[in-house]
Amino acid sequence: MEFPSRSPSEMIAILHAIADSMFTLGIDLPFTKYHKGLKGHEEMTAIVEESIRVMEGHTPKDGQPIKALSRILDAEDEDGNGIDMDFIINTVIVLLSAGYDTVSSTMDTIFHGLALNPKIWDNLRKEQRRVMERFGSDITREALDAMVYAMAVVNEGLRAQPMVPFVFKRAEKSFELGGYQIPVGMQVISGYGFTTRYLDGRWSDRDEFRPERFLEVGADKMDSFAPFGMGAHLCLGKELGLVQMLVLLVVLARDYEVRLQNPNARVEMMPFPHAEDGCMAMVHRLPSSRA
Ligand code: HEM
Repeated sequence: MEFPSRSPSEMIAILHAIADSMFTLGIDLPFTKYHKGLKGHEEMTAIVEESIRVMEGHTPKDGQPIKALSRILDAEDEDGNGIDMDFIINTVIVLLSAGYDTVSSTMDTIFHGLALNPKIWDNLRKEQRRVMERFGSDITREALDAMVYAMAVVNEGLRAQPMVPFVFKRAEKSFELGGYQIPVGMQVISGYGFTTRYLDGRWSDRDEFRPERFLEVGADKMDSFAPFGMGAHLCLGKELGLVQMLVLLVVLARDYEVRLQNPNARVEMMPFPHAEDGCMAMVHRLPSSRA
């Protein structure tokens, strides 16, 4: 199968243009982020459309894994109607956008926190040695479940800089909340990011990157910790995102160390974590792990 050829950096540039346009005023002029976001969306639509055409002409051989996209293309309701092509294209773009910047920016927060706190990296490496002694070097489900400290590091990254500060909803029925009447149809903002980062008094050291807080009783079970939202629209990619972050973190922890490239570079965390010199942290392969 020949998919449209775009390098990873070209794809990332398009996804960034789309993400950067999300919190803008919607003014469509050639120099605005909004305009660049629209162009990015057009370009992504063309790439996805072309990929779908390639997949439609492809008959999977016996035993080949069925791709998620083929399933969507073949899906029919009880009357034999397929899914509208515009809907499929937009769904693919939403999944790419929702899944890319959230995960990569949370990893930026994590690596920056680790570069500032070498002790945490040491603890991660020690845990990996214990896990490998028990399960070998393959990253299986059982091995992942045993990586309690690494999971606490991922949770701390999600807490320290929540990637989705808030989402807009509309009340489907009237209700009362904390003494306020919310009428049907009113726009409601769910501030998951704020509750995750700020709202719990037990997290008084909230500006510190301290994974240990998640090893203390039930910290990740608190309602205020909701980096993936909650309820009917809980993040669809929650499990995928968690596994991606955990696997990347522990693979690097086994053979690499993490350092700040320029300890004096200013780091801004809003709207996405970014360093003045463009580098949140550097990972270096440890001499002992080189073949
Ligand atoms: C660090 C990683 C991620 C974070 C922090 C995150 C966070 C969120 C949040 C807060 C919401 C809104 C939930 C709500 O409206 O109540 C959401 C929705 C969503 N996310 Fe994620 N997400 C992440 C990764 C992903 C990935 C990897 C994918 C897919 C590949 C994904 C796909 C979606 C989709 C499709 C929705 C809309 C769900 C719906 O409206 O029913 N997300 N995410």
